[in-house]
Amino acid sequence: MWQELKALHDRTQGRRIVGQFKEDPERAARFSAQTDALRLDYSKTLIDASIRAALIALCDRVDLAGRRAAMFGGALVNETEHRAALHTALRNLDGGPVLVEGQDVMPQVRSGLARMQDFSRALRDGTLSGSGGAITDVISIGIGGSDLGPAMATLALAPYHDGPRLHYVSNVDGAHLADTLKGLDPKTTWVNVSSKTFTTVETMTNAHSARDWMQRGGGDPARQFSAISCAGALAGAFGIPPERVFGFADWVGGRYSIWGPIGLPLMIAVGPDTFVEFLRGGQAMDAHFRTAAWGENLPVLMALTGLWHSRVCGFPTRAVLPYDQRLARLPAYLQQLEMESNGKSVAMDGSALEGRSGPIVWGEPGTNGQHAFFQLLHQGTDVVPCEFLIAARGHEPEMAHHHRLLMANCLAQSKALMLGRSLDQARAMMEAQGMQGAELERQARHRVFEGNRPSVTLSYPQLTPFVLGQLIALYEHRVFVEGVILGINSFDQFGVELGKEVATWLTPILAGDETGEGLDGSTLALVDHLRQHGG
Ligand SMILES: O=P(O)(O)OC[C@H]1O[C@](O)(CO)[C@@H](O)[C@@H]1O
Repeated sequence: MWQELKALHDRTQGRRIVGQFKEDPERAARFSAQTDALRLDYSKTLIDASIRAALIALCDRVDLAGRRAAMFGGALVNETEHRAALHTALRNLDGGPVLVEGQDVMPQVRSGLARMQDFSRALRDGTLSGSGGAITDVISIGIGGSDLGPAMATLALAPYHDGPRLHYVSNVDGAHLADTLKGLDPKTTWVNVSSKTFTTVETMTNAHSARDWMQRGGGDPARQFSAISCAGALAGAFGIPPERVFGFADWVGGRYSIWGPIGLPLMIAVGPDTFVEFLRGGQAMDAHFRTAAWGENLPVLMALTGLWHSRVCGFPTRAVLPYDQRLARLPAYLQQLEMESNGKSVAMDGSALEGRSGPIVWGEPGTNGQHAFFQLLHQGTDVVPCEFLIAARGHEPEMAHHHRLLMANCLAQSKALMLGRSLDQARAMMEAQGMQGAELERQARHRVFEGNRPSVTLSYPQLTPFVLGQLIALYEHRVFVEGVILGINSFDQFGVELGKEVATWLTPILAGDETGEGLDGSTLALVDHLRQHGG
């Protein structure tokens, strides 16, 4: 299936991205696509019309249309766990019924959303209060998919906050909770525990410690706690009554769960109406993904460009570079979405995956990254395809000049990565500075930029709730398309289990309750060292 693309790749040897713009003045338009809110430019890559056609042919080879219909239609596409993957139903605001094993799930989705709206209104208007009066702060405890989405989106939508202050605690490192609690009043703080299973050790440890803190400080955990979980009975056993437990079905995967109850902390921060705008953005992207031709379809084009770079060109990583400070947590969010979904070496049918799985995703907001790792992006020996994100305007009209600088830097980086600087140009620069001979040659070589480094750019008018919804749904569908083409089940995550099991049996050894008999030498020595220096 990849032979033709490998052959096309061989034919790109020696070709320059920048040269393609000279050959085809319409290239930027021909190699971009858009929705009503997002524009994707993938023209700064070596993808040409025949490569694109071969990539698009992959979609039909793997029956992407059939798989897409199966996912939206509630089929058990998560075959290893025998579950549907129906996060799209959570944003199906104006759509028809969605059947899972013959049952329409939409009434349940609608009543779940209505409960979230009622609850968040009550918390925001003071109907629900703490022992010390109206709630000023909400701590949401969760980890992975029960944290990254809402934490990322809460930061992204900061200009829309008009509710209590939101704080997220995820790490089992007591420092995370301790630093968050500093300065908070236990009598006016609400604690929400988000855990699909209600057994995740990090979340439960933090939840118990937060409850102790509240009790010690005169707060009332019996009225100031809520839970978001599929395991209502466990939340009840923790002491949270059913009217404050928000459940959801097992067809919502953790990393796809921001659209439903797991998004409740975001709804508390920005209000139910703004949250619905966010859902509408996701819904608009679903409609685009379902109807746009492959060559105009943003999630498909993002997936195909990604597969071209990772699977065909062999670039092992991809940098996500939001030139948008409020998307600072997007790379971390995408690390879970993409790497937990597609970081696998076994295909859906149990056979060994041929070739590379999904790439390593990393990144930081611009312009900060420029002053850190962009050196490697421009001159390192590994090529790292870059994904730039930029808004046409910020939320601070009085600082429009900041935004112009931000945009200039974003566009400058993708252009510089593509253009590079030749040895002759570097020599001329050194000569102009009065340098000569061997020293000129040596200095010039350090200033050469190979260029021809690919990037794509996503641009949008402004980071609004609707745009954010489109963006997140775009990435979800991109992961789905990549997974289908690679033959991976993007909806399970068995790779996280082994480490958890080992941690469970190391904990009593570190506490001194069990001996380390049978441990490997390295782990045993580390245990000894930590115990020797521990309290
Ligand atoms: O919501 P839970 O059950 O606490 O799980 C949290 C996270 O842990 C994981 O299972 C990975 O460790 C994720 O898939 C999930 O989002």
